[in-house]
Amino acid sequence: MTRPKKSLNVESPSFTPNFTPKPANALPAMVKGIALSPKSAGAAAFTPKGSGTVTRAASMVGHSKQASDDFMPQHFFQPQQQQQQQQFSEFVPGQSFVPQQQMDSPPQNLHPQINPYADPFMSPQGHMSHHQSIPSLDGTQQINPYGPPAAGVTGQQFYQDNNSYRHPLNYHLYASVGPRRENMQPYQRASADFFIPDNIRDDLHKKSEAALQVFGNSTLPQTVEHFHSLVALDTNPSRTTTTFGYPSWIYKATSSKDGHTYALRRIEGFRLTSEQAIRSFQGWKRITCASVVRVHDAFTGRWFGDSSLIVVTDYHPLSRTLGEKYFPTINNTRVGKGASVGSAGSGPFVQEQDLWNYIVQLAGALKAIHEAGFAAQTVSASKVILTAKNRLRLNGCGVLDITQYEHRQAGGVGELQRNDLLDLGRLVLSLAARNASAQQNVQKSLEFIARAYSERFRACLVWLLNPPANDDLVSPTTTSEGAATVSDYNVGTLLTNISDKVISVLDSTLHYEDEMTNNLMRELENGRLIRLLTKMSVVLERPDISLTPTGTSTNSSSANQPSNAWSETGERYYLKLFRDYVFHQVDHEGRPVLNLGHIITCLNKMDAGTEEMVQLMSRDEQNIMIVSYREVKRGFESAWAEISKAAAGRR
Ligand SMILES: Nc1ncnc2c1ncn2[C@@H]1O[C@H](COP(=O)(O)OP(=O)(O)OP(=O)(O)O)[C@@H](O)[C@H]1O
Repeated sequence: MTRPKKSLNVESPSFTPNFTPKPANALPAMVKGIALSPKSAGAAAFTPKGSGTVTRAASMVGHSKQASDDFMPQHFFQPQQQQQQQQFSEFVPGQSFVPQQQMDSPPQNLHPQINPYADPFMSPQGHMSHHQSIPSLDGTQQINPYGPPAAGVTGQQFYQDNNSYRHPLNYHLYASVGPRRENMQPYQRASADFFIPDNIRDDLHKKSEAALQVFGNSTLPQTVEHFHSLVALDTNPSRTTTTFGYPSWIYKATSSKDGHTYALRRIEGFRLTSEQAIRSFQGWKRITCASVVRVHDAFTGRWFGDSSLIVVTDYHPLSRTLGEKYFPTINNTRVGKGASVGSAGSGPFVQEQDLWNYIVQLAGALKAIHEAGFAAQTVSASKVILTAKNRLRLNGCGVLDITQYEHRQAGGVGELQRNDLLDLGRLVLSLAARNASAQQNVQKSLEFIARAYSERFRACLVWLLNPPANDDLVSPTTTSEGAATVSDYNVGTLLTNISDKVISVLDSTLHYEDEMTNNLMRELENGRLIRLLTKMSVVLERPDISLTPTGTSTNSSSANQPSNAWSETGERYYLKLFRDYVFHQVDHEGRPVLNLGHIITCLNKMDAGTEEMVQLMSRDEQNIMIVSYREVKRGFESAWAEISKAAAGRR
């Protein structure tokens, strides 16, 4: 096989880049016989062995030099190494570098409109045809890794049963487990500090996995209207008819209209008698309160073999009802609405602060609903879901407005709205008394909670649990036992009287938002670093891009050969050494040094282009270069710009 003539080899005339430093000692064999000391002539040739490996001098073939201790990180130099260095004249910027003003001027051989930050992956030519094969080194065609799987090839060598293999989400692999170093200085960072906290990442992974979960052999209908991939969310398989007067089921489903996941609540056996019922329901769609599960649509049909009402709402993965959280061992469907099970004090203790938080959130939900002219009617432990820690949402809204439409027309909404407040009082009472049936003996339950909670809290519950029977006026914050007037017994009065609690909930929400923004900032930095790493990977040791601007390869067989620019004589050699310095450091015994702090610091300095100098050494320890991060950055950018230019030339 005839080797193609390279654009730059030892036979080539001297080449002086006008924008990157050209170290005399570091590029010893640019021109045959020039700048090659007798010692370095006998040096081991630099032979890259793929990415990510530190090649020991001893393992190279045909070396005249004895095995050395590999290249050392800067701070690991020992006196004997320093002695060895002194035999070589160090490469010092300013002596052999091209003049500063020349370095500062942009590379003249680059196309002026090339944007080094442009995204070449988005270019039409950047997308290789799926059916295209890549010529391999030996000239034969090899499999395109991005193409469709070829029959009998892809995957089978990795997994015995390729069809049944399922990729689990390996979120556990990211967890940084303790013990952590206690004796760190304030300026020191652990690896976990560079990423969002493990618990948040773990939580988000689990939620996205839950949202994507499907069951292949489900007996549920394939589609319901334009929804498909139904998954049952009910944790209780019994056909209870508690909340809505009909058995109700809830499913996760994907909309074929927008691809989003929704929760479908099915009211089994419901027959729609009045179109008006569905029409009046439309007002629920306009309620966009953060504490109400948003309602999207309602329709009836026979997809399940019976006549069912389907109400479409937002889906909140891995949510739990308050009943499931606080009264898990009992059938909690009527907790807060006349449950008859559970014993006093059997549930977990809930902090008063958390209970105020719940009251504020649910009062906010009721305010939005009441102002829209509706009543929630679902303030019970089975219809309030926790979508995150202490984050409540009122669920099941609007269903009773359809199923009990005629009945509702007779009575006014005001009565139902007052019932919402009473239900709120019952729900909070059951949580505070740690007893699902606390409302059956309100007096005793209030005495019980007076021991653990403040008088203010108890008085608020008293006010909620005493809806007005006449015009006796009692303020919700007064400590006397009694009821408010009809005009005062509303959610507005409640919120006014607990405004200090509303403010403290707002304050903690703002703190939480700050924390989340802070977490996002960490990922922002990681996003920048991954872009930098991507650029480096695209650039480093790339096969020769001998493309003319018109898009025709000058020599197709050279396409997979490493460019001469990366050889010891090439103008990009120091970029490769920089990669070794950042990622492939070894200690004095040749063991890899894994120091994330070093890697991130170097990448940040390179990204910022600081003037700080860095000492790079070839793997055979024959060449040492001292360059600044600024020069390294410029070298990478010009290499990137060249590749961008070649990619743009294919358009
Ligand atoms: N919008 C939703 N998104 C995600 N999960 C939900 C949603 N609504 C309810 N769930 C979950 O579905 C399960 C059943 O909810 P549901 O409202 O049917 O309660 P239930 O206890 O079965 O009450 P009922 O007997 O009245 O049906 C609960 O675990 C709840 O967290």
